[in-house]
Amino acid sequence: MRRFKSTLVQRNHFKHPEDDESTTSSDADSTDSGSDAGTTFRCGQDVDSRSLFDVWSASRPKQGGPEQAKFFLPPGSRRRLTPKNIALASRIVCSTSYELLRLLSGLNPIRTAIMIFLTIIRGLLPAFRGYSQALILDEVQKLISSGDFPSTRLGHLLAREGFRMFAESIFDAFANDNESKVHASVRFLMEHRQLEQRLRLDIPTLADPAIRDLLHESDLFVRSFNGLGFGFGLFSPFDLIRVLSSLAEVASQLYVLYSTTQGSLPFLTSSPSSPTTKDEPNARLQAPLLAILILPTLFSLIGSLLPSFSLSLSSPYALSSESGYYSPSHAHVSERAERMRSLAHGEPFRAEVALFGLGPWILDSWASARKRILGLEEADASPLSGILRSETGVGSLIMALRWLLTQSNASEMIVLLQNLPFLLYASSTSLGSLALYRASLQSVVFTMRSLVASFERAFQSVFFMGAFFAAMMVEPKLSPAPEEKMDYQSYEGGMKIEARNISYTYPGNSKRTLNDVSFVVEAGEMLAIVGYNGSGKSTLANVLLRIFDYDTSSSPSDSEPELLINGLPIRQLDPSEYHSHVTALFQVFSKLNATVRENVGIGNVGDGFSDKAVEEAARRAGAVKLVRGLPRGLDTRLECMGLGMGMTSGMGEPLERPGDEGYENGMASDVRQGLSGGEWQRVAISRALMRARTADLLLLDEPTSHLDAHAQHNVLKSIDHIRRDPVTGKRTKTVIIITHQLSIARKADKIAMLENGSITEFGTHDELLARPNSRYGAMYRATAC
Ligand SMILES: Nc1ncnc2c1ncn2[C@@H]1O[C@H](COP(=O)(O)OP(=O)(O)OP(=O)(O)O)[C@@H](O)[C@H]1O
Repeated sequence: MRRFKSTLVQRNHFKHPEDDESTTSSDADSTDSGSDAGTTFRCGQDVDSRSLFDVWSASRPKQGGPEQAKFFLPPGSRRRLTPKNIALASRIVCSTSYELLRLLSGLNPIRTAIMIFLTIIRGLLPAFRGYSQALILDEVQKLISSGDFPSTRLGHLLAREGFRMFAESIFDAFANDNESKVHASVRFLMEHRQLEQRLRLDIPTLADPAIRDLLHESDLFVRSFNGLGFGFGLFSPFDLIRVLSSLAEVASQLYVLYSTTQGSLPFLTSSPSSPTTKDEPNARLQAPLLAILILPTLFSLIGSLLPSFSLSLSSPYALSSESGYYSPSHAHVSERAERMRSLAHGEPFRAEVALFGLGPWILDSWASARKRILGLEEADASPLSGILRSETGVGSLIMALRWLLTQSNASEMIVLLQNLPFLLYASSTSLGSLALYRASLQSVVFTMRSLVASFERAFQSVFFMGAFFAAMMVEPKLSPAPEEKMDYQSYEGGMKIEARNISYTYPGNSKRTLNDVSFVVEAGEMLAIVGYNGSGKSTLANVLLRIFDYDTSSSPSDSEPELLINGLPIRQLDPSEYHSHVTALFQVFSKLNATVRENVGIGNVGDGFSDKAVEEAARRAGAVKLVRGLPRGLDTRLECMGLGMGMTSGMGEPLERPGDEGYENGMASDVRQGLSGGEWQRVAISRALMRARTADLLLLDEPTSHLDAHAQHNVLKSIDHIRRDPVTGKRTKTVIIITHQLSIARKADKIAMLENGSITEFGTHDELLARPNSRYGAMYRATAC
């Protein structure tokens, strides 16, 4: 499989085929006949993520409401069993099955092969079990009628049955152990792949709604491997292997059924007491009688197909009654329930939940969404009301029909009919034959019904599998194509930044947040970016840090936008290489519910969280006294909310570090400490300064907003110290500082005044003050008063 070329990704965001105006409904329909929206591929051919993505997208066309209110089938939605979707599913299977096999067998091919073999054997065992028990029953029947006790043959049969049970339990133990090992390793591999890809993808890629939906369905595929998948309606390729066992079971039981009626099974062919000689039954009866065997399965197959029709006949907003898969509105409602749940659980929201009295609102919103999902919303209404309502009447009737069909197997008449082949054809009426016949019959019926259900689940999961493989091939939008990539070039004295006509529009917004921004910062200079709230300062910082990509489309000035770092276009630099030469403090920084060492050390994990590196960073940020005052120094666990749990970063377990003193006997220490806003800011500055030695650019967004005057002075002194060579005193780093404190800005070499996303004034403090009607001057005088 080929990965999506990043050039393509940069210029063409992932688009749903229907987003493209050139894609008409007939294009979408053409997927039925083999040519996919935009791309064609054949089974077994090397496939790229674009075509796989297009096939996956085509399975979730827009629907619901009038044209403008239409929405894409939400992620996790149930795909209808239509000819178009069947064609799409078969394409996904064709293009991904080889990769899937490689993935599943990759970790331990021998164990996987053994697992497949044992699964098939497992399907054959019930037939042997039934046969062995039937022999015992026959022998008992013979003994009762003859009174010929004791029987050595019965002793042999019982001993054989005991041995069979023993062997089967050993077989089961071995097969289960092997299977759980294969499961665990594949689960690990899938989760690892998923996590690896998540971490590779950058913010612009993750902000793409199509990619978000793709990752959501990919996540469902990965979750199907967790062993609980089946219960949630998810079907993993492992469940598909179990289908092999079911097929083997059906085949072996059908053979037993046939042999029982033909009397061809050894030792069961004749009844010892009263063998009955049957006339040769009418040959024309054979076919209909055998059809009776599969009648319930046919009914159940038809029944299981009905909900998809009922959904299309009733309201498009109706929730699916099927477990696990969402109808379109189901997914929306489920998202609302999930949002309310995280509001209730999330510690960061706790203060506002309490202050604004949000408890009842959260609970009511969650309850109404959850009731819809669970189908409890009309619990108070009469059971007939749904059927009588005109818009859902047809759907309800079809649901009733479905129930009748799927329950047909329990019908006594069908059970009686199923006995006819035995009564008409069997050459023996022995108890063992009858018991074997009944057991095999039931096994065939139930296994075939479960195969039908498996087919439906497998059909849905094929789309999740397509999403997984398409998601694994998505390239981060910010990564340059290999042929365009350039190596970062160091400049003496820091980093030179040249921005020409840079604009930025947030995804989904029509208005630009940055407009035609142009400026130059020479290596070693300090630039202060100032401006009113919402003027775009933090957005500009994210563009300069290559967290966001500037707009490619022509800027308002119609000049080609360009952002050069040390003379090289930023788009041609590998983001991770570029990031290794910069360090930053974000305006909203992460507060980890972890030790001080971890909170600071993540600024440069390469330093291994060592005392020396962390203490040095804390010293530069003026946080040494703070750390020394904590109960366990660097190993004090910090508390974000003062509630003893939760963390604002969304990170789970604390970082592990061998010999971490914050842990006792593998358990997190109970000594926890809350910090004030200013103290947290010093921790965050320490984190940013962990990389200060190697970085060419220091970008600090509001670094002193929470600091007292003394701390502000120290931090600024420290920054000035860091940016100079300790021996020569020459500048070695460029500094960009975003601040509302103009007393700080005036110390910078250059000041950029940002208003409504545009730089309106640029120069030194004195130059700007000297300008007539200077906006910066007005702001400075206002704050100085
Ligand atoms: N995630 C986002 N999605 C869409 N629009 C956004 C997003 N973040 C910011 N904006 C828009 O960009 C504008 C500029 O935001 P930005 O954070 O860059 O301002 P700022 O100058 O740093 O403000 P402040 O001084 O308050 O920190 C905002 O007014 C908002 O309209």
